[in-house]
Amino acid sequence: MIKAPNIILVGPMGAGKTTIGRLLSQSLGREFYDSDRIIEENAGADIPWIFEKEGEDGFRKRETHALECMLHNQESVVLATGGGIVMREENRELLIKSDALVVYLYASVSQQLHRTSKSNHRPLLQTSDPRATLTALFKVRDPLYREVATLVVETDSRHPKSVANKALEAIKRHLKSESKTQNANVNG
Ligand SMILES: Nc1ncnc2c1ncn2[C@@H]1O[C@H](COP(=O)(O)OP(=O)(O)OP(=O)(O)O)[C@@H](O)[C@H]1O
Ligand SMILES: O=C(O)C1=C[C@@H](O)[C@@H](O)[C@H](O)C1
Ligand SMILES: [Mg+2]
Repeated sequence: MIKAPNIILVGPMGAGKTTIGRLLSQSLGREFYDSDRIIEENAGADIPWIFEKEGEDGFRKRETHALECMLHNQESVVLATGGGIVMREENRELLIKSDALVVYLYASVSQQLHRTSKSNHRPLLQTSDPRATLTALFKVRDPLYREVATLVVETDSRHPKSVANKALEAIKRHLKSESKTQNANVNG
């Protein structure tokens, strides 16, 4: 039997990857994973601790390992990634070469700022000017999210449930059009 593709969510901090990923997994009846949680479980420590002791580079190595493990998983899952997963070329290649359906959850910098302001668990945002940090990260990362994405879903001014429904519709449409193309190829 052909395995349904993994669904992998990418996008900036505060785009809602964890929130929307969980909702999508419930709708699809699939297991939900979050690379940030996998990294924390494997390390037995939280992300701020990993950044402090191993630096961002140490964290990124752990992130690549978590992504590789998830892509080798036998079951079809929904995976929320960390906002910086696209920073390593190795990760981008893994995402592009996999048969996963990669969804870029787009959020404006203002929304990212608003949604991340209640938590101090993101080491990269512990700066004097988080808006400037998010703006600089977005400039570098937005083209990289687009490079790996199969679909882009806008999340501004939308309730999480509405974003999840919109993503689900886009995923179903994409899978339907892909299966039509495959049938056309098989039938000549
Ligand atoms: N569409 C939305 N509308 C309003 N609030 C949202 C929406 N999506 C997520 N949120 C809220 O924004 C916050 C951040 O969301 P979440 O943790 O899912 O982001 P993330 O993309 O996983 O970030 P990170 O890259 O840091 O893991 C949460 O408090 C969540 O409830
Ligand atoms: O955008 C980023 O680089 C990060 C996002 C979070 O999900 C975590 O992966 C970590 O805080 C780094
Ligand atoms: Mg998250």
